[in-house]
Amino acid sequence: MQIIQGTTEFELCGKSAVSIGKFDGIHLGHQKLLGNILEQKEQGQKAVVFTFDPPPSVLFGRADDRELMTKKEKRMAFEQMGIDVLIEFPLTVQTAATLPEDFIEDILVKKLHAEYIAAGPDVSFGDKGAGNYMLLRSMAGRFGYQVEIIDKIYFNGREISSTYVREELEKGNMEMVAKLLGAPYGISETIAHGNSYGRTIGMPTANLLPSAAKLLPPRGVYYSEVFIKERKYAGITNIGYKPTVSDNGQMGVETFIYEFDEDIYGEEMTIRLLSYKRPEKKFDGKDALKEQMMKDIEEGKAFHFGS
Ligand SMILES: Cc1cc2nc3c(=O)[nH]c(=O)nc-3n(C[C@H](O)[C@H](O)[C@H](O)COP(=O)(O)O)c2cc1C
Ligand SMILES: Nc1ncnc2c1ncn2[C@@H]1O[C@H](COP(=O)(O)OP(=O)(O)O)[C@@H](O)[C@H]1O
Repeated sequence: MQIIQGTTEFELCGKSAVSIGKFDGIHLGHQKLLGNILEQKEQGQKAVVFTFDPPPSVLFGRADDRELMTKKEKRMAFEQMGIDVLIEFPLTVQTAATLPEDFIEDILVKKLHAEYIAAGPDVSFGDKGAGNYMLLRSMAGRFGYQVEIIDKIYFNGREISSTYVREELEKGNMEMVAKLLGAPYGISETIAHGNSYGRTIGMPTANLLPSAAKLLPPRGVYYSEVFIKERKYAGITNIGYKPTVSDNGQMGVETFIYEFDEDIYGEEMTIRLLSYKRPEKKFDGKDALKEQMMKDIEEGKAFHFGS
């Protein structure tokens, strides 16, 4: 996958099928949109995802800048789906002020050679976000591209959106999050060193230190699945500050991996959170913590492998 970032000066070779959006979480609605542009590859078009970096809501301070997926996680997901080109278009006060008509002509037509554009009914681009699907349609004849406006998908009577996913994530409802995303909530990072206490009690935990931009569910223990070097394992994960043993307040994600015994410091790891078990607690000393962790790990065994 080609990634175009940090520049507004680019031009693709060949024709493209483009989808514009923020794609936070890449939920089922996003996947439907992306499926449409991926289908166009059979017609010889490149599948192109156009995103703004940072998103307009962040540039204009209307939203917090934490996201369901980090930039790195989105790149990995687009690559896996078969997207050919990802554009992380630098959004500044200047580029955001591009007239919507100029955005279509200069970017979609001249730089991307768009022949097909798929968007949701709420697509928005150009100065004050005034560019919408009607404008895309009205200029289609003149520039010879086709526009497809993709209907929203509903779950339990509510439109699937990043906001819906965030709300369920904040409740720790990982089963629901997985339904909206089409897969469990993932966290991908490099494995870091911790205090090396875990292994002394027979429960080593691989530590991830997610960026402050990554949205996390409530502090607590979760049953999880783990991906390291293309292999999948069962795991149990604690998300939080480890208040029993640490007072630095640093948010961490640490996972005991079942039936595993390797040194994996520095490796890339993805964990997916399947189900919330209990809140993180400050125990009265390490013995009480150890006892609870052993119980958690036993119960996790039953969750993953049956009892
Ligand atoms: C299943 C599980 C549950 C945990 N629950 C808690 C908890 O409730 N409170 C807490 O302070 N730490 C909790 N931890 C984190 C432990 O404190 C941590 O794994 C241990 O101190 C080892 O840390 P290290 O990787 O830095 O050596 C939990 C860890 C695991 C794997
Ligand atoms: N079953 C396992 N689950 C998690 N990590 C394991 C496991 N077996 C070996 N390891 C290794 O042990 C490390 C964690 O040990 P731990 O004592 O908790 O140290 P640290 O505090 O540095 O994370 C992991 O990063 C990994 O390299």
